[in-house]
Amino acid sequence: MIRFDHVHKRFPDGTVAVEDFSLEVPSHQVAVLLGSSGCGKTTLMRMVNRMVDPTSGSVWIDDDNVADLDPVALRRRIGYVMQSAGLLPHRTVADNVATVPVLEGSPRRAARRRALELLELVGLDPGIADRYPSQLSGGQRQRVGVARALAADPNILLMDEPFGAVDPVVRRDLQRELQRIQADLGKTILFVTHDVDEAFLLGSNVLVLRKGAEVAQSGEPSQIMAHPADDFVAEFIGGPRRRLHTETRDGVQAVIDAEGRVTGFVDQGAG
Ligand SMILES: Nc1ncnc2c1ncn2[C@@H]1O[C@H](COP(=O)(O)OP(=O)(O)OP(=O)(O)O)[C@@H](O)[C@H]1O
Repeated sequence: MIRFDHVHKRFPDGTVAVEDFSLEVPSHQVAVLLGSSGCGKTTLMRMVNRMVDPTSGSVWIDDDNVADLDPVALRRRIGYVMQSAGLLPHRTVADNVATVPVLEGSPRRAARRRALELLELVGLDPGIADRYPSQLSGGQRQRVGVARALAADPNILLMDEPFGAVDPVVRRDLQRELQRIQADLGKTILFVTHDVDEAFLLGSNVLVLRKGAEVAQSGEPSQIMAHPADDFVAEFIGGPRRRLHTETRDGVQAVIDAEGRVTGFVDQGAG
């Protein structure tokens, strides 16, 4: 469980990135922070692993206030996937994936074996293990980024626009892969995106944010689509333009666009 309790963040230059934000992400669920650039999504996410400390308020992981935890140890137990994948360029794929387990004292041979398993889990051919990041496609790099985030078997995954830099087709593949992995592993995931379809596809709980991380609306995707709280939300999710709605198809709730195409499925929650 991740809990934000009335967090506020003012940076030293006076910028207030987060006014007053509270949220509980239950274990094994995916919460998505959805909002346009600069609304404070990344700042919120970084409070969880103490890359940013709130000016006031607190962030909790289960019964621990993260302010009481050592930041380095905390970061090792939380998976973090960034938009750029953030791989070390002079290390092979396998070494990138195995970084944290090796730092944690795992013998190299075991760490490599685990890295190969993780490459398979994220849909990569383990044959690329000895390549360098520059020898991969953007989509492959993002998959390696996900594998690396999973390497220490964290309960929590922070994903900051992880699929933002790849083309739409690869992005769909990566989203599906994440859904499959999540169905298997049931991590507690905080996911940041400005892509409405991605948010509705992946989130059990979606928070539409305005500037200052003010929550314009939160809830299940189907609720937000069916009943946008106000004009801001309606415009942001493009409801009127795309006329997104939900329908039950083959027993699952699907997101349908104006042309009747299925653009995604409403996550039923991993339980
Ligand atoms: N270190 C910092 N010092 C000063 N202001 C900052 C700092 N980091 C972020 N900000 C400001 O805080 C606000 C929120 O930034 P944040 O990166 O959290 O937004 P975001 O919603 O993640 O945006 P994006 O999608 O563009 O990454 C912005 O106005 C940003 O300029």
